[in-house]
Amino acid sequence: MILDGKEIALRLQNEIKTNVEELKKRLINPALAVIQVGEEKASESYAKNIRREGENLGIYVEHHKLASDISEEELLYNIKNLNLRKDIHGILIELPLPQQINKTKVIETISPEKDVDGFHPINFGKLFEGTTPFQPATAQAILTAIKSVVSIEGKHAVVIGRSNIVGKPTAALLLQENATVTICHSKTRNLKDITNLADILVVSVGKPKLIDRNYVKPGAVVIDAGINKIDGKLVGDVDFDSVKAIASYITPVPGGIGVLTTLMLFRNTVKAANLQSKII
Ligand SMILES: Nc1nc(=O)c2c([nH]1)NC[C@@H]1CN(c3ccc(C(=O)N[C@@H](CCC(=O)O)C(=O)O)cc3)C=[N+]21
Repeated sequence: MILDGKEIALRLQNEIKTNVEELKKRLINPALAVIQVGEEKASESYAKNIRREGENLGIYVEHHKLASDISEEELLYNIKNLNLRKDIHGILIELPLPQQINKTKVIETISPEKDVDGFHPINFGKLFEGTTPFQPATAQAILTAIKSVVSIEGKHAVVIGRSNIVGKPTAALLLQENATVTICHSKTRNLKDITNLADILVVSVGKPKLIDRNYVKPGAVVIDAGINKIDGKLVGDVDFDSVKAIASYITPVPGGIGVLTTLMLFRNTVKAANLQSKII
């Protein structure tokens, strides 16, 4: 069966809209700044969806689109400026960043209170501790999609991809939900043997059609978190038609994890606005 992100999205949109109304009654306008450097495809897609969804939810989105040859110094200056602004509650820096920029330094410059991606080392550490206020959006989206169809406790979850954006945080959340977690990556041997043990298979590597039915145990839940563009069309990492026949559930691209990711980002933004407006 197809695990439709748009259905879960409706519930989340209502929940967020209620929280936004409550904030606005207290004269707080929740606001997110998105910094995009260059025009990488997946980042472009995310920025587009963030702007559209921000309008729908009544959350202010300030899109800073910067040239790919920007200096590190200038980028850091922009971030520090956003850190100081009381009217901005969340800051998202689209990754990847160009060569000349030190990604670690950039992420460490974001104020942890505004780090709605949850990538600052303080929040990333707390993620593994189970205490972060900002769980990374894609990982939250993946967990929510899985929980909408199966229970996680005791299941074998295999995550393909070990990025800081998706693979690692997703593995952390699955572990927290008492799954047995295996993380696979480009150096993994006998990938197929491992993925065939998975009750839950999460794929996030950026390779179209990497996973076909030969990698999937019959009845498994397959989550495709890949965002690739082929001939101007958005596709995931899973060969959808091949896997659909054997999986119990599979998320489509587009219309799956991406849709939910954007909403989780706004949920974190609302949370940031609430935390920043607390007086005691
Ligand atoms: N700091 C950072 N955090 C991220 O989470 C992050 C990032 N950088 N860089 C780029 C990737 C990519 N990503 C997407 C999320 C949602 C959609 C999305 O909403 N996609 C829609 C379709 C949009 C369309 O049609 O263009 C869908 O899948 O249905 C796309 C891409 C988050 N990323």
